[in-house]
Amino acid sequence: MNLKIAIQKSGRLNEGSLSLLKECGIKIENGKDQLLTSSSNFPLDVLYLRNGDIPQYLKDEVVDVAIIGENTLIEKSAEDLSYLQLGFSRCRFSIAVPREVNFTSLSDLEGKRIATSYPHTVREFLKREKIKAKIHEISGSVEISPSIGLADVICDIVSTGGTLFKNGLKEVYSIFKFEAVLAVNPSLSPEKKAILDKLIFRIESVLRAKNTKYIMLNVQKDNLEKICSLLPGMKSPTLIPLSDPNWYSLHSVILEDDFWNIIDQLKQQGAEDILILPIEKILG
Ligand SMILES: Nc1ncnc2c1ncn2[C@@H]1O[C@H](COP(=O)(O)OP(=O)(O)OP(=O)(O)O)[C@@H](O)[C@H]1O
Ligand SMILES: O=P(O)(O)OC[C@H]1O[C@H](OP(=O)(O)OP(=O)(O)O)[C@H](O)[C@@H]1O
Ligand SMILES: [Mg+2]
Repeated sequence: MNLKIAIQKSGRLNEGSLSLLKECGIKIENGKDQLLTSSSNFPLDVLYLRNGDIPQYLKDEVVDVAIIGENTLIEKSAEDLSYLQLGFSRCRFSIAVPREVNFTSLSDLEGKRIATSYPHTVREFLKREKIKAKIHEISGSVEISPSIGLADVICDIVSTGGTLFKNGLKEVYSIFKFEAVLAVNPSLSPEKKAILDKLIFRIESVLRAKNTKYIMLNVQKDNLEKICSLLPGMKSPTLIPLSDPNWYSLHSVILEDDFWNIIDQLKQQGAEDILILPIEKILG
């Protein structure tokens, strides 16, 4: 028996989804126009679908898991499904107005026409904020709607802000932050649950490694203690004596963000020849 995973057929999530599965060591033939394939080395069937259809397939148990944007789950009222954040396709769901418009607070939305591809999400937001506005649903190119007189305001996905800028708009309020997630159908058989656990173990190993670096540096005996306290590692740092009895090579792992915070302290405390290397997987 295979676990059925839905991924986007084409579009912004397709590449990230396929490369995550590849990094998990799962081989998939991605024949063009072949909408259902099986992995040759993992019990997984891959269904290539349109994003908007995936939440319903999850609810109907046609697929067991899916790689999808949180925004689509919320829009299709499927946010109750449990999910694991995957760390790619990060974006905001934001309100934007023409650059020359003075927008000071959410109450400025009162009575306005809002263009969006996410009408349910916007409606829920307006309800929560007790704002009355008219929602105009369009399926794409939302940023064009103010300039053609279709709407006063838009509500859409923003990442770099480039599309807003090119269309004379400015982001004035961010409602949500979203990213790609692995959404899971809650009623899996024990056999499928066992496959899912293996898949999640692999995904978590890949994600943990992405944010973590392997650090190697040389340090003199007298400075060892201070350097070790800066680099506690997974258990404790590895120490390898160099042929010069006064020197050691210290190896450890470190979160990339932490590294940039402590680099100056490492140098001050006498760390030399610092090497930072990528880690492919961290098996928990
Ligand atoms: N500019 C962006 N930056 C980062 N992530 C984005 C961006 N735009 C969209 N996304 C994320 O990628 C997902 C897929 O977007 P895409 O535009 O490829 O497909 P779609 O139009 O939502 O769906 P369909 O598969 O039905 O065509 C979105 O649901 C969102 O989670
Ligand atoms: O802030 P940016 O980096 O410019 O990205 C934002 C744009 O990306 C998405 O559209 P997409 O390109 O996916 O087009 P679509 O409307 O055809 O889905 C989104 O709907 C915005 O238009
Ligand atoms: Mg899009």
